[in-house]
Amino acid sequence: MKDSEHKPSSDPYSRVAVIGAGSWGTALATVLARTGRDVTLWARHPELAEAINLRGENPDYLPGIPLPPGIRATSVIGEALAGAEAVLIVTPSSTLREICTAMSPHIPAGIPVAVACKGIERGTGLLLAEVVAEMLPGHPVGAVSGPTFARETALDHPTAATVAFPFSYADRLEPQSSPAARLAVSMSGGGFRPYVSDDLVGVEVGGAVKNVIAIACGMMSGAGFAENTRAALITRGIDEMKRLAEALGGSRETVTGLAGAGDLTLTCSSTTSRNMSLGTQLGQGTDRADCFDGKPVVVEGEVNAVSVIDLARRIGVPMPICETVNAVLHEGADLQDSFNALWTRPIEAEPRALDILLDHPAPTATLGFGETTR
Ligand SMILES: NC(=O)C1=CN([C@@H]2O[C@H](COP(=O)(O)OP(=O)(O)OC[C@H]3O[C@@H](n4cnc5c(N)ncnc54)[C@H](OP(=O)(O)O)[C@@H]3O)[C@@H](O)[C@H]2O)C=CC1
Ligand SMILES: O=C(CO)COP(=O)(O)O
Repeated sequence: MKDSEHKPSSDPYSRVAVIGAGSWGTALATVLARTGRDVTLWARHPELAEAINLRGENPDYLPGIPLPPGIRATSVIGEALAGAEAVLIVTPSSTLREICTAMSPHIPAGIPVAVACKGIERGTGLLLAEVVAEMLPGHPVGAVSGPTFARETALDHPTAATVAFPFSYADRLEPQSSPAARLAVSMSGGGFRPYVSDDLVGVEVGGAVKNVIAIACGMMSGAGFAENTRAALITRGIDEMKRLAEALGGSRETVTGLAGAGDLTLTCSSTTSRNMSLGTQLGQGTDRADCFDGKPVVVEGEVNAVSVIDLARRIGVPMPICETVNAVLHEGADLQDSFNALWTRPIEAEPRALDILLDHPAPTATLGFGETTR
């Protein structure tokens, strides 16, 4: 046999299953199909799968955006996974275990699985890829994450994201054949530009924490504050991400990349973000039940404020902005009192790594909530 016959493949995956036909699952299916992949898209309800196949668009989640040929929707998970060479899971983070259980009897052995949802599992404190690795042993597990609003991605606006898998010894010898590189190549085309990373922890921490910080930005914006406040929250939010990533074995550099600072900037800058938007409505004084006109909307930062804070407390990582958001959302704390307390903490050094706490009485200023600040 010739040497070349032993070489692991570096070809793009020809057939990919996307599990979850919400806006982001549909957008990712669009990216993959546009670049020539055969895509099966799993929708929970048969009516939606039928509508997608019949109309060539997802009328519930991305109405008005024609889907490229090459996408076939199904509500039968075994059908979606049959023959798949790679799988993307794109359901809300809270449903991940349940989805893995449903996938387990049907997923071909050794097939790489990437999570494209963002969060940390409540209760266990596991990163989502760790949940998948536990539920689907024997599969390479990674993540796709970055600053990627679904609608813009589906419309092929220039968009960049990170594809992260831990690199095995074999992957280091043949990086082109690693699951990260093959999936990146499989998604690359049109306006979609993937980058490859082996720091899965850094990538996942960025995606989980940025949603919580975006709620903080929204709260302050809704309460009448403007650009200075947002820039401060984004910057200090990056610091919180760095500390958590590093404590979990990830790299601080990853946090300054697309899946950290990039996604945080996007999410904190636009009311297209559901997280920012929830914060804004709460900052304006809307009751939680009346936000989004009372409609159920996936707001990962709301669910994940609890899991981020549980994990951070357990491993001793200070995350004061996330603590504030969690206190307001889940512990009945008053929004204005909580942000006053956040802003008047004792003065610290920047960067926090210096661990200097000035021996100076905490400032006593009261933030001007309700005043016209724009
Ligand atoms: N939208 C975006 O721009 C981006 C989203 N993400 C992430 O993608 C993930 C999915 O979000 P997104 O697509 O936006 O959500 P959407 O609100 O667009 O859609 C929600 C999806 O979740 C499904 N769903 C709800 N409950 C369950 C359940 N119990 N079991 C299985 N499926 C369920 C819905 O199915 P059904 O229709 O049957 O209710 C639907 O497919 C989130 O983690 C989000 O943070 C990441 C990057 C960008
Ligand atoms: O993750 C996202 C963009 O990268 C989507 O953000 P929202 O869930 O806040 O809408």
